[in-house]
Amino acid sequence: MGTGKKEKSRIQRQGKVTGDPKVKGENFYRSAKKIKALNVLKEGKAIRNKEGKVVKAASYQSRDVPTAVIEPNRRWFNNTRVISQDTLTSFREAIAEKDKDPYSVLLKSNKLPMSLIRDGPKDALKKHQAKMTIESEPFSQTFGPKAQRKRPKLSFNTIGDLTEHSEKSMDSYQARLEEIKLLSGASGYGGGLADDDVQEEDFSVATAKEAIFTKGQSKRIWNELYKVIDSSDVILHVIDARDPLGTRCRHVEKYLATEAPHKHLIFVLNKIDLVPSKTAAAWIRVLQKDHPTCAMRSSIKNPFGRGSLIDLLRQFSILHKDRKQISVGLVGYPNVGKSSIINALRGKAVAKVAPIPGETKVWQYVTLMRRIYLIDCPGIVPPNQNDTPQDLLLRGVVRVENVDNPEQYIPAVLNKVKPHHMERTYELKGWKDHIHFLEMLARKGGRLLKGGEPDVDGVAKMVLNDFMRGKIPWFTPAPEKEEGEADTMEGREGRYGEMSKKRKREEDESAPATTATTPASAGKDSKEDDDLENFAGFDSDSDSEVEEADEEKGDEKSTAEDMIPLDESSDEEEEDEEDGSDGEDGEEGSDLDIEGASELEESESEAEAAPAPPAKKQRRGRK
Ligand SMILES: Nc1nc2c(ncn2[C@@H]2O[C@H](COP(=O)(O)OP(=O)(O)OP(=O)(O)O)[C@@H](O)[C@H]2O)c(=O)[nH]1
Repeated sequence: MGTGKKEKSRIQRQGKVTGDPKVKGENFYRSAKKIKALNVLKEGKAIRNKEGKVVKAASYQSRDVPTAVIEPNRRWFNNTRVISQDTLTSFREAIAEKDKDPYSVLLKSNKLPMSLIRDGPKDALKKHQAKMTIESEPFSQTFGPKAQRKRPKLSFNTIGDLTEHSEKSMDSYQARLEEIKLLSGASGYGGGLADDDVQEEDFSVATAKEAIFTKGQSKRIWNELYKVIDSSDVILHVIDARDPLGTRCRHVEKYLATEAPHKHLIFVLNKIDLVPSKTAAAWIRVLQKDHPTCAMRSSIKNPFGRGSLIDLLRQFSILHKDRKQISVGLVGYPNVGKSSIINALRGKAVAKVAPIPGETKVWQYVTLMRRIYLIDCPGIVPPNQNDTPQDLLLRGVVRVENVDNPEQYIPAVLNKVKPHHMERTYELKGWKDHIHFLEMLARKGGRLLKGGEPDVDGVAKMVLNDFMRGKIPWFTPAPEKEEGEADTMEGREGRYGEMSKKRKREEDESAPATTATTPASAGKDSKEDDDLENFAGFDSDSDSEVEEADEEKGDEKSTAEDMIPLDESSDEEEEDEEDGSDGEDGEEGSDLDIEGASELEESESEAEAAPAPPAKKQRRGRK
């Protein structure tokens, strides 16, 4: 409150204020800064002597730390844990075991001391040693003017040791290459490659490949893959049952293990109708050591493994209850049947399917049910120096019509396919070599060029197409069974890849009374192991059905319209979908307890009988 002119004009304006002039709600206390300034004034100045030197500093100038005692509090020690070495070891082993088991999921792993398993004691020691090396040789001693460079630590003391080591590593590299070749079926049925051939291949230097053999390796395709991986919670890695090792992308597996270990990877062994049950079972056994494996036959009308896969995805969606929805990405080599699996799961043609590789160009979203979205990815081919054009072609990565001199790949086809299957498919006999075979086939089919010359190129392309599309029976035999392994797909309580009950029954009826009913033993009375004639799936019906699906692609104009953006799925539809497959039993556990839920196969048959999801308003897919 003042006096003067200003106050008068204020009183005129606001009227006379009586009592406390402080306005409510306004901060009229002194600030800390102001208090400090006032204290400086209040506590006086420094005392100086005659010369003007400070004899006693003012309190605000003092540098003495005031004596204070911090009150001890037992909460300081609350987070400390003491654990004995034995307990730590057993804890580490228990978690490592769980972590390794592909059929169990570690929830909230970021709350567990995962570094205890990931960096084992040996890694920790190595890290420590590396650190110590730097510490024991500081920069100044190593590079500075006073450098006392220590002798480098070499694993070899003499040049002889180095030579011996490089020879040894070359030997082991060759052995590994040979093993891979054998496993990927290069030895084939037609007598296998001659030893010289194998040797030649091993020592061959990688040459530049034709442009068409780099399909699926472009930056654009890999960007699509990483987009799919980034957006997915569950990755379905689709593998062709005829060549599981060839179509397995270890690069993707490694990437997921290192960069995104929280994403769930599942193998889907597709096209099992094209291999004998025994072989499919054996491959499932091999694959499920690393990740959960499902077997599929992707057909819209008569799928196999659909119910199991849907149930598995439901379990994952329950596992991630906190999310609004989970996305499931399908990745794998071109033409392995990713889009066909989406169609089989949806029960109608929503994604474009074609018997040629590279049909899917960009990633696309499809709604499976309200809480589960599927993402189709273009086929990818991990670049590998050891993959020859022939390997890539036979894996179905390349469009046959673009291949030059297709007849050069026919020996490899004849090598992979049993001669009697070739004879039976083309009703031909007694060819001397691949050119003779092609000429005989051209003459038989009347495929002649001008002047009556057989159209070897055209026929070779036809044979290659037949090989890839499953008209010629072939498959890669599974590695030998290890001792103590179950002989059936029921290795894990018959969960994944188990034969449908209907098919089992059919086999039971057709088999002699003594024949076991399991898929693997279904072929036990056969004379030759892994013979295609002994499996139920390879019949003309199954082929024609898949072809029918191929033919349907002509009617699939609605493909793009069937892609639904994330926020467009209606609740109504979801309810219908949920009712559609009756797999509720397996959903109770919060984690993926594969061993405990034996209802998958039952729910599969129920899911098979379920009506296809109703048509709904569809929009252009998210790209
Ligand atoms: N016999 C058989 N054929 C199948 C199966 N699944 C897919 N196919 C056929 O395999 C071919 C390729 O199928 P797609 O679904 O187009 O394969 P994709 O992996 O999406 O191929 P890209 O578009 O190149 O990535 C088609 O001719 C399908 O009919 C199956 O389970 N059994």
